[in-house]
Amino acid sequence: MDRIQIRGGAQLNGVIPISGAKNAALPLMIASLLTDQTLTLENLPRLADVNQLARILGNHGVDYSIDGKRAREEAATGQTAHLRARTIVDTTAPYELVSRMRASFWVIAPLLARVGEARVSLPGGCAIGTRPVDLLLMALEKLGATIEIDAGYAVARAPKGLIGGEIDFPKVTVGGTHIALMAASLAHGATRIVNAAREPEVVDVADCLNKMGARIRGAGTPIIEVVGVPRLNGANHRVLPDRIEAGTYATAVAMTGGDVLLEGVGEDLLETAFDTLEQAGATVTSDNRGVRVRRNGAGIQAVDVETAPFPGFPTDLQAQFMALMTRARGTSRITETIFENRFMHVQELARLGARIRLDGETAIVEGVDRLRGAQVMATDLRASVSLVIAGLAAEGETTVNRVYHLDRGFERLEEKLSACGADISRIVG
Ligand SMILES: CC(=O)N[C@H]1[C@@H](OP(=O)(O)OP(=O)(O)OC[C@H]2O[C@@H](n3ccc(=O)[nH]c3=O)[C@H](O)[C@@H]2O)O[C@H](CO)[C@@H](O)[C@@H]1O
Ligand SMILES: C=C(OP(=O)(O)O)C(=O)O
Repeated sequence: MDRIQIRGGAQLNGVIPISGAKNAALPLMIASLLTDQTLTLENLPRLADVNQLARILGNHGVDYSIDGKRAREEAATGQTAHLRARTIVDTTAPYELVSRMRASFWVIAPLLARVGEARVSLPGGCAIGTRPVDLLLMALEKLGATIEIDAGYAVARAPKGLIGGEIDFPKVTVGGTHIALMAASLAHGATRIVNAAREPEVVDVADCLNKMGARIRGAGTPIIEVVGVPRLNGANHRVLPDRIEAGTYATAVAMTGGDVLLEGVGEDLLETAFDTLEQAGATVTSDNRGVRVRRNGAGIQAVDVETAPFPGFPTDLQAQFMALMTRARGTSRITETIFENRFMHVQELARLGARIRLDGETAIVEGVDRLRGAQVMATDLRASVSLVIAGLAAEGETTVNRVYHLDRGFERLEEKLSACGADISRIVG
């Protein structure tokens, strides 16, 4: 298993190109199941999750091909993939595939909408919480599907097609909003999605569906209206930049000090997180090339944060921000309101000398003068990268084990950081 080795202490200076967003790429790829024509996705990140989803979609009948590009060109522009599901050859998404990646459960919506049935393994819990799918199934039922749970599978049927309706989510759910959009796009009649997720990735999916011929209005607001159409076409769509990747590197710069341009991302994608980093002592400015993050001289200030759906502080940056707060002057309170168990990084940060106490859904982080390198490992994606951020500021050597979590969501992480001066490398093994 690969490991990442870091020798802490270097500042970060330079340019980091921001890749396409994992959390937009995955639902966009799944949307290819809605049409028998080709969906072309540009700026697709090169990630383990993207490869795994391509395999899952292949099982349903999607032909998946990637344009050959030179490595340098691909690093700058991402991959271009063509996805075509001429026919759906299998409506079952088996346990072995779905259990490895939660978002693959979302295939249930386009399969149901296009061919009237789907049998998809329940994804189960994961390291950050139980993550039920009750609201996703509720949304499909509101559009006329019947759902039963059989031997660990959600079996959804709508033999006469889905029918538009009102889906009122009692809680904001990103996945629920994605699948409601996909299902409603091919339903008979109009659908209103109330308390919809407003995440930029939802807007990106809605934009792509509209290019495919869907009639969606209001994405990015709490109420989305969809008028169903009989069929969707192919389209060409560029995946939006990864705001979580950008926020992660911004936090790393706040941690080490230095001056980095996050190329290709806009401040609007991440206002709350950038504001929070400014309160912590970083300077954030933007121009037409991207967002520039600097911290010179001044120490890190303690700031309290509470995660919330967009436009609030993202749960996917909570671990990284906690790593930053381990070196702050004073005590910060970090409250996780989205996932009940997203504190797996706490005990690992402690190995590096962090002082963190848990009180229910709040972590109380008492800043320390120094962290010291150690062997660490994490059980989820963002927790792993929080350990990289801590390692960049720790004295001596830090080894992050179980790098496959990082490879799910960060493209060429060690290359991007070492190009800015970090002493970081991958040990393949
Ligand atoms: C691939 C992808 O885009 N993943 C993101 C997506 O996950 P995902 O779409 O799985 O997260 P949701 O927004 O659905 O989850 C939000 C909350 O709703 C709960 N819930 C959700 C569905 C349901 O049927 N019942 C239910 O109770 C969840 O347990 C959680 O407490 O949004 C999360 C919240 O921003 C991010 O952390 C993930 O990175
Ligand atoms: C939790 C995440 O992803 P997923 O929903 O795919 O597990 C994430 O991207 O931080």
